[in-house]
Amino acid sequence: MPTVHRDATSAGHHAAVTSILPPSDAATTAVLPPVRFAGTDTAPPDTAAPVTDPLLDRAAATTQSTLDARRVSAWFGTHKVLDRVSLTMPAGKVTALIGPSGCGKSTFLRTLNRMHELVPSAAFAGEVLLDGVDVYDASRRVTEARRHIGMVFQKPNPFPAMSIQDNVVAGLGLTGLKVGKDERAALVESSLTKAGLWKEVKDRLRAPGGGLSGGQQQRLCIARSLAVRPRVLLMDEPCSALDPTSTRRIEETIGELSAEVTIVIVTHNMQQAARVSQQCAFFLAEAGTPGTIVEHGDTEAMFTAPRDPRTYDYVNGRFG
Ligand SMILES: Nc1ncnc2c1ncn2[C@@H]1O[C@H](COP(=O)(O)OP(=O)(O)OP(=O)(O)O)[C@@H](O)[C@H]1O
Repeated sequence: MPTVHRDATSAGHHAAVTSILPPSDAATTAVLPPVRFAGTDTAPPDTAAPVTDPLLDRAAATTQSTLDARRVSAWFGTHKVLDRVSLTMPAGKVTALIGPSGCGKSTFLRTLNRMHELVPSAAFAGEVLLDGVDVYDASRRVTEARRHIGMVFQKPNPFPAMSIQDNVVAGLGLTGLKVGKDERAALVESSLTKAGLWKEVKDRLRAPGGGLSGGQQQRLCIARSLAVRPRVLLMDEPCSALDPTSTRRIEETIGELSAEVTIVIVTHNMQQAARVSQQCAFFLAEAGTPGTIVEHGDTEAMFTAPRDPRTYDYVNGRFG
């Protein structure tokens, strides 16, 4: 059963104390006994009647959101892979997460919208604030987090037999959003336009999504994420399975989207990080220790004048 661990400052939000602390935790962080992931037992079931969602109110009032990770630790079983990582991902900016393989970038990304807890052995400690609201708060539903904080994966994953237009709106049902027929057509068009795919597919919206090229499929997945109107878009190496032309197209799309959606992208490609991001965070897990952020800040400064010699070595391709 996945567990959430809380430090003393945040434990007050949570109720049930149920399971066992990973052994490594006691030595490395000051924590209270753990509670389960809020979505599994203390939050209202996702099928229940709608509850007030403060994030929705904020969504109406603003077009940009700030995501604030505070002292995030993560485990798989007893293996601690992140240790008290804090990072503010500001509204309207693209934040790139860089670092060698295995340092915890993807895990960190997946803690931000509670995807981490899908792994049965996973555990978590810390807070993730979306415009000041903790997505792990016991009163919040897990689907809220995933609706407001969308995700695009390494490998494009459209439903191959489903039409392009149905792929775009496939997330609506899962998040409980309902739209009428006219609104649905407008949403398909606007989402595909934002994802930079509309012109290429507008005459074949009923064709299967699986018939598109890899790069088009990835933009279809971006359109699917955008259709639920997320505040933040997480992208886990979204171009690693794509050719250079498709990669450039996705990078252009990221640039266009960043005006309205806060973007966090994991990338191994330093040129890509330099091209698409305004802020960068360098993760490292040295000698079997859990991943931490060595340095973060303005992307240009990180690449031209890093403060830490390890950052210098990494961005200059000397390791990783
Ligand atoms: N589902 C899982 N079960 C157990 N351990 C996992 C799981 N996913 C990741 N890990 C471990 O967590 C650590 C961090 O992995 P993670 O994928 O977050 O790193 P990363 O920096 O994103 O790596 P990469 O750049 O290679 O994708 C690694 O030691 C990895 O083996």
